[in-house]
Amino acid sequence: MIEVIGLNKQFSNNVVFKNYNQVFSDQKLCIEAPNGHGKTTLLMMLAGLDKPQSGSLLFAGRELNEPTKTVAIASDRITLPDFLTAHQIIDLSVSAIDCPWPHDLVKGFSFTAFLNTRFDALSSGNQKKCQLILALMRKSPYLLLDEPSAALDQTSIEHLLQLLDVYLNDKPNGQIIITCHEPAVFIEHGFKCVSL
Ligand SMILES: Nc1ncnc2c1ncn2[C@@H]1O[C@H](COP(=O)(O)OP(=O)(O)OP(=O)(O)O)[C@@H](O)[C@H]1O
Repeated sequence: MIEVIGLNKQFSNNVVFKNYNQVFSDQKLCIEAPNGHGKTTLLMMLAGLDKPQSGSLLFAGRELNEPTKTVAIASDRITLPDFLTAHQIIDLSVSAIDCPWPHDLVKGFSFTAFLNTRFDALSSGNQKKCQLILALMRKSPYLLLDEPSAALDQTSIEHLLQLLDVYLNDKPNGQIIITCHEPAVFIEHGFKCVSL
């Protein structure tokens, strides 16, 4: 369970969260809100990649000292070293977190042919696949996916849904939180929608 308590976040004069409180208790959740309401910003803070001005973010009742060890995120907001190839970027992550090379994910997303393409030369759908591979390979108990189906082709969306169907099987206390403007397919796969 993730609890957000008294969250305040603003970018200069733009107040995005003002004393925001929320409990995310379902294991598979889809956060819905109009553009610009702070979905990505919230995911970035939950992943420890952005800081609130004040407030608490509790995972199973406690704050995380090192969120990147238990929370994996895929988001366009995260800037990758786009002068590297996808293969090189995946290599860097594999070394950093000491996990096996994600052969099955690469094959499952039909990404093999694009491994030697520089990230900045990948199509938006293939950039999204690379982000998803980088997040999914961590096998973290908390998985945050920011608009995971955006730009993906139908076959890849179906593959993603199959992966998410079983993702939590070995993570009884885990959670998957996504943001999505077209949640119908995720609802069919057990996601519960919650407004921001
Ligand atoms: N790094 C930043 N610097 C300044 N303002 C930012 C920054 N990141 C986000 N914002 C602002 O914070 C607000 C929330 O943005 P955010 O991207 O979190 O919304 P969102 O709900 O994810 O939107 P969308 O549905 O369009 O993806 C917006 O007003 C945005 O302009």
